[in-house]
Amino acid sequence: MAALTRLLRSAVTSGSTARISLSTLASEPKTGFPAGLAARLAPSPARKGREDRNVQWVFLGCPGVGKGTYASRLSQLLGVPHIATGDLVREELASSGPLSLKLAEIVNQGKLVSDEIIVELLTKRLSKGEEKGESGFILDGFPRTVRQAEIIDGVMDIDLVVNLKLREDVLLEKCLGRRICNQCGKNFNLASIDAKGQNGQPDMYMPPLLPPSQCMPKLITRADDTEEVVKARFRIYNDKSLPVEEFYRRQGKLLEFDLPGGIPESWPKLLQVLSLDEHHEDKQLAAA
Ligand SMILES: Nc1ncnc2c1ncn2[C@@H]1O[C@H](COP(=O)(O)OP(=O)(O)O)[C@@H](O)[C@H]1O
Repeated sequence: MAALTRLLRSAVTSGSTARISLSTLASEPKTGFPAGLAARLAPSPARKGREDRNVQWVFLGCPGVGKGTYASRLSQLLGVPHIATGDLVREELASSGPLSLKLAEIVNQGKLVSDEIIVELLTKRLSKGEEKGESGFILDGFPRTVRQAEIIDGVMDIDLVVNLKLREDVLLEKCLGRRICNQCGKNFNLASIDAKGQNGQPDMYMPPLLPPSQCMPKLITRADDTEEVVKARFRIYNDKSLPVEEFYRRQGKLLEFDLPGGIPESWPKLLQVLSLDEHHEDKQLAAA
């Protein structure tokens, strides 16, 4: 992974057009790569054969679909890091300084952070992992633009892209029900979803994911989980991130997964479509 992080870093830092400045914080429509990004993207020596490394997967899906939940469960099962670019952005936000203030403005309006900033944050995270001997990853919330997909396509092999899908009315309820414990940092969901089936689809029931009693008084809501901002994020997803689905569909890497309900129903089905159900049973037996 060393060569990979070097290449990603050179992709974002070379050339004045790609250098990070406050003016490049927000994502702007771009045509093609800036010269600094494109020029360095030669095939990477980090493209190890699939058998020499752990899985390199991507999770796509609208805000609130559960990318974090399922990516994190799979990362534990497969022994690979779960890297969520939203978490990396929030860590940066929690630090003080002009960058964090500007980032807060972008994130709180539901807009995307610029590709340069996101690739830089991801590169830093991959370098840290590399120092600790990490191999493989499950990326959550990246890539979110075709340009981001093209950047990683130039330097690393993505084996599989899991596209999680849910009805938009359910997604909205889930986003509005999200809570984080400001002490332990875990995510919960207070929404109790009982949605009538549409277009021949069955009814959908999702129980809330309630916190333990000690977390209850410490729950906070993300500033970007208000109805207005969530709807803006859905529009941005449809505009910027749906084309990413198409990018991977054309490469034959996209696995579409319609969530049938809450975690108890969806998790075993997801393991089944990923052919991981036996792996899961083996781990449970080993743990018994
Ligand atoms: N790959 C990315 N590209 C641009 N901005 C990103 C990316 N990942 C995260 N962000 C920023 O962080 C915010 C939170 O991301 P995330 O936690 O993944 O939220 P969501 O619940 O919308 O999937 C996004 O709205 C966006 O501002």
